Amino acid sequence: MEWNEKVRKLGELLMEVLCEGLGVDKGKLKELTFTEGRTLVGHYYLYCPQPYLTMGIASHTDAGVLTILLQDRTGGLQVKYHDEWVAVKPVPGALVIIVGDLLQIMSNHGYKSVEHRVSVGKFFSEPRFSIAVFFSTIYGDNMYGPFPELVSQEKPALFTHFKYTDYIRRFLTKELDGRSLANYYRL
Ligand SMILES: O=C(O)CCC(=O)C(=O)O
Ligand SMILES: [Fe+2]
Repeated sequence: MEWNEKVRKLGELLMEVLCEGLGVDKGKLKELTFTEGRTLVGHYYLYCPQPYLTMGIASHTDAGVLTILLQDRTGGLQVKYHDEWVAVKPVPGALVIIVGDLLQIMSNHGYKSVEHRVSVGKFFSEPRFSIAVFFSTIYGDNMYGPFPELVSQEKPALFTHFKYTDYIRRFLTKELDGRSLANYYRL
């Protein structure tokens, strides 16, 4: 419960900063309920005695606005940067913040979701544990798309609007193929 409240507060602060970075009202993401639509997922990656046969989590981008991730000291999380996989080394007491596809879309590509994966097998001889909190909306029937403030003649909308439930259904039924969900909604 305490973790839930602390993560909510951190999520709210991050959203304010991200809104300021975009030049939109700092309460905008909160107003759209993105601090309330939280899902907590615990991952437990078993140690595999044949490491070359295991992965962890295949390459993907997260669908929501952002993800706050706590990883243990095992490591294995990697992000794609300029077509190369870069290790996100565990730092004691640090959290990993991941920008999701929905933020990429609403920011009209102001922020870009990050491709990431977990590669445990090759490196480690013990299980790995992580806790992710995904931030998304609680209003599935609402329409989402680029913020109108970020669309102009000079910077046209790069994505269409869509109903959130359709969007998330697409995410849950597609393979983890590394492709951002934002690609489906490009104009
Ligand atoms: O276990 C991790 O470090 C990452 C998990 C993840 O990427 C996810 O749940 O979307
Ligand atoms: Fe993820």
